[in-house]
Amino acid sequence: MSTAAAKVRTRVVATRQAHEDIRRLGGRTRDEVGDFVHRLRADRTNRALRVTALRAAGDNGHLSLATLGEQHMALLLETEENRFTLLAVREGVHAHDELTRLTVAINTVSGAIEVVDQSEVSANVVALREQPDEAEPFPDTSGSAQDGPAPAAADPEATAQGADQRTRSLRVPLFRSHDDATLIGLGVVPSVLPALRKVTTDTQFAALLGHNLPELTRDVLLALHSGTPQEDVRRDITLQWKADDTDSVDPHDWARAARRPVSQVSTDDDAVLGALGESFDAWRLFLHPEQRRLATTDFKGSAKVTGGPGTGKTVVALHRVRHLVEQLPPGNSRPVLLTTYNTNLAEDLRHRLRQLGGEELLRRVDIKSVDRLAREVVEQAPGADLGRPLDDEAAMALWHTVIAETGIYRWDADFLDAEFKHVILAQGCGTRSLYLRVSDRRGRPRITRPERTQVWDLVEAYRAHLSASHRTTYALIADRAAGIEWSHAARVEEQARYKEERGGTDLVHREASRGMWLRHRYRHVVVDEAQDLSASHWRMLRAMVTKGPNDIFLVGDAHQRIYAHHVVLGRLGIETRGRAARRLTLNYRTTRQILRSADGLIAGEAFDDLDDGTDSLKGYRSVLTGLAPQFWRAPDWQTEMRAVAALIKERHDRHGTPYAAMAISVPDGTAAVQMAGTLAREPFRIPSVELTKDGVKGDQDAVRIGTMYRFKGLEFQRVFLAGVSDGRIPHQRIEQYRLTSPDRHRQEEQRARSLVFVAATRARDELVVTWSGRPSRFLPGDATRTAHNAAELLSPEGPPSGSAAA
Ligand SMILES: Nc1ncnc2c1ncn2[C@@H]1O[C@H](COP(=O)(O)OP(=O)(O)OP(=O)(O)O)[C@@H](O)[C@H]1O
Repeated sequence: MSTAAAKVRTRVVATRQAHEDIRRLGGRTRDEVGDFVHRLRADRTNRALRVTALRAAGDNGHLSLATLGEQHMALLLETEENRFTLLAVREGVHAHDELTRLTVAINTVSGAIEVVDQSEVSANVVALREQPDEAEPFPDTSGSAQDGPAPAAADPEATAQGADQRTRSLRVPLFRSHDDATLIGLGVVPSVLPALRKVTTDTQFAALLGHNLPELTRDVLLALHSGTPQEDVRRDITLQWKADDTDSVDPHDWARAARRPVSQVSTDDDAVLGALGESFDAWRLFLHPEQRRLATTDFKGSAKVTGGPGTGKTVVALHRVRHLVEQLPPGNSRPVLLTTYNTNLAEDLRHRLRQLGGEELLRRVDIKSVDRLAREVVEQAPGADLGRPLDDEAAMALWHTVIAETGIYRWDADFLDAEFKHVILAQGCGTRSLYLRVSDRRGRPRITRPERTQVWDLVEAYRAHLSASHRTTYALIADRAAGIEWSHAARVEEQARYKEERGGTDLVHREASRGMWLRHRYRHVVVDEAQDLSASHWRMLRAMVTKGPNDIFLVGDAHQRIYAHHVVLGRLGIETRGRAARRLTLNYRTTRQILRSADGLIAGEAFDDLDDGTDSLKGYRSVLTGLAPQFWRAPDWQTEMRAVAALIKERHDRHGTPYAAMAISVPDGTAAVQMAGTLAREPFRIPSVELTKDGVKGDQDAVRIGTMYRFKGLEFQRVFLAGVSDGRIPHQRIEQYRLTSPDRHRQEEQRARSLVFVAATRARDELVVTWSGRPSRFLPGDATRTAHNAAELLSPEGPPSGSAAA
């Protein structure tokens, strides 16, 4: 450091738009920006940095241009105390001109610093002015879900009508009913308005959104375009973005704007370098204001975050963990538990938490699946004699044995297993008489008292088999763990009372005599995929943490429930009322087109909010746009599998998609083996790996294949849902209940729909749905009409036009 100025710590942060620039430019951009940021922080007076002043910004800021390496330039804002904000990055010979003409302003709603290239945006929109909409990227919600490849044979009359409508729409600005003041008041950046006023077609609107616009502008415009009333947009979007630190944003105070979380994103500028250095995931730095609030708010007790797929619930949970750890006194223990449904997801959480806060953060957090946690609790208990747990298949086989031995054929294994888990264990029915009296059968079909007597006999036989063979099940382990933790919690509370009464005398002695520390296991518990935890899991978690501020923070989505555990958290001692129960609605993963098809899968079903209330996907939206899902029909399963292989090979060879970024869901284990075989054979020779409960072994570049259950919580660039045929999805066995047990039929149907919904919403860029024979009745009505013929894919001429990936 050569001067006094250089001794003041230089802070460099980047806006979301600058990050998006870097992501879009790809290649060497990241390295050049990273190198520049590094050198700027080390010594801002270094002349080799090639920073030139551009103009003043408001009362207390300066804009400069910086040359980065050989090919890039950046626009920088400098404010007091040596703080630099990276606003935009451009590449190539026009970089200087492009950056100089950017409009830079403080958004008067959010207080964020935003940039727009007015002339580029206008030029692109005007260029499309006289062209009619061909792709219809924003069909109305009642229309076809298909806006990708056109169906093979179009109806000439319909086409003529469509063209006519489109020609008419050319002359009418899409946003004519919203005046400038209203749009600005809702948060739209003013500099985009001249271009917006020229938008008369959906294609132009899509082109406008193709620019790296500020997130708030994009969100407001999409909502208005889809017909959301202004008041709803104001309430659901604008208010969420309102600057926290003031009632009215001063558009000249650039120093303050640069300090706001919405502008500078992370409070730690190392994070900027970290993000540039490693994988480039925006979620580590940029939280939506609502996500940020949830991650950092102090709650009086527990808090619950619900929201559709891809709304960043896991991201919030991870940031929450970091926030909780930051509040801890120094130490070496792990007082924060981060838990989820299975090992695979727990590993994913560990990986993402490491990305967020490195090993230092991981050191204070216990990360494991609920079943592993339950097992450890039981194993550590004095006199534990656990028995080896049966896997799900073996547990089911045991029910078959019990049915055959008792000769009671009235109930099938699925029913008995569910009754045992979701009623008997969930309600803590230790005796026949308790079971006979249970009134809360949420999510379960009704059965009479004599029928329950019969079920109880079967359950007793099942348990007898388990103990005779010294085996157990995961559900029983969780139940036992909950019991152990409850008695432990009772002792902790008893001690606390004693301490209060006696003022602490004799306490050390009492603790020592019990041979254990009398305190709760954790200070904070954070739960992901909450919708699939059982009542026993919740009882265990409730007892593991001291009741009080920020004790349990859970995120989940009943629309994605696939294990049929319907719990009412309030009745399990986890109260999340008022502001402690929040919903996220903005999807960051899936394009609008895919989302719309996926939503159709569960439309009309009723869902709970993990409590006594109901939940819906109201307001659920995505700011990403792309191709509509593709549908492929095949005459038989063999052709279907080969068609999937051909599509995957094409995506890999022509579009450069790594195999590991693609996943195929299949209806069952047998289909998984068959699919892997087809992929491996000539002419495809595609590597694949099975998605198991524990994830995939190794990190080889191989296509992931698994049943829909295995897709939970994950995401892939391209998802192929194979075998979506009548009788396979939903499985035809549920038809037997249609007349005999309508309740059960409805529940099985809902679960099957949720399963497809989960699998479909794992797709980031592309969703391909295939079937053989008749399509599943879950698919939209027009799937058959718009489907491509899979057999054509395998013809020597190659795939028909329109099958190409994005
Ligand atoms: N604020 C954000 N900015 C950018 N990307 C985000 C943001 N929040 C979430 N994402 C991205 O959105 C995707 C979905 O996030 P996440 O997995 O947290 O969602 P989720 O609600 O837990 O999803 P699901 O319920 O479907 O498992 C991820 O790719 C994540 O990186």
